[in-house]
Amino acid sequence: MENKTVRPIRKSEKGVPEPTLRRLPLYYRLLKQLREVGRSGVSCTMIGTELKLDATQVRKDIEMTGTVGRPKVGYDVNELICAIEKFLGWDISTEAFLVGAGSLGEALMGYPGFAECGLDIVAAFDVDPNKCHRVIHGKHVRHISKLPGLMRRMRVRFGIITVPASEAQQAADLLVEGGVLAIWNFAPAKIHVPDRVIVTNEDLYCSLAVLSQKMTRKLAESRSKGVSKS
Ligand SMILES: NC(=O)c1ccc[n+]([C@@H]2O[C@H](COP(=O)([O-])OP(=O)(O)OC[C@H]3O[C@@H](n4cnc5c(N)ncnc54)[C@H](O)[C@@H]3O)[C@@H](O)[C@H]2O)c1
Repeated sequence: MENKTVRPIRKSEKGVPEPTLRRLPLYYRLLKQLREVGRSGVSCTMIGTELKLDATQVRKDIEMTGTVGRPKVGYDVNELICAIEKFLGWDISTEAFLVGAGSLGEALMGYPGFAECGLDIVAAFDVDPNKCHRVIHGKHVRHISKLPGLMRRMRVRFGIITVPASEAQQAADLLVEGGVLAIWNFAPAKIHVPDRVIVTNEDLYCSLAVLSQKMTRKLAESRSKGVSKS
């Protein structure tokens, strides 16, 4: 893996629908599982069946990566894994700074799965003097005041926010001062950044809302079936 902190922007990524970008990691994970069990080829139908997705949608998503399957043969598993890695920029290492070395921050720092996606959290920052100067999962925790200068010096362009919601804007401002290009925000707060900065908000409430609503509907359905039977 090449060690660069800034991903090159690929022309083909422009205008890729977000749902496609969200499905590609699902294909990637499945393909890796298939490779582990020794499978060398795969079709859209098989991927679609495994992931409960429409095969045509799968083909369209995969086409976005520039990979075209062979009729009646499908795709070479290894080639498709490489194509998805390259398309998502996971084939190169991206260094990241994390702000807020609390429960979630520590968990993210210790998560080995990020290496697979090329994400490398190289340092964390916190305001708590008891946390500063500690080493967590091999990463140094520094005082937040050091962030902008160090970020510029190390040319780190990716920031992760895991501070309380009330502190999220301050964390974002310091990342912007350090020249951040992309922020992964786990705090349930809207942050305001210049247009050049990309932000993804990871909001558990939204996923939970989808799950709870589906569960409520299912329960209502089974209740009404029970009523109509009796
Ligand atoms: N813990 C979870 O499972 C979880 C899940 C989803 C989202 N979140 C969100 O992630 C954020 C962190 O949650 P947590 O449970 O890790 O909280 P936490 O209290 O354990 O950790 C927050 C850390 O941020 C530090 N901090 C506070 N203000 C700061 C500032 N201005 N600059 C730098 N560091 C600062 C604190 O000292 C602390 O170490 C919250 O916004 C929470 O809503 C948490």
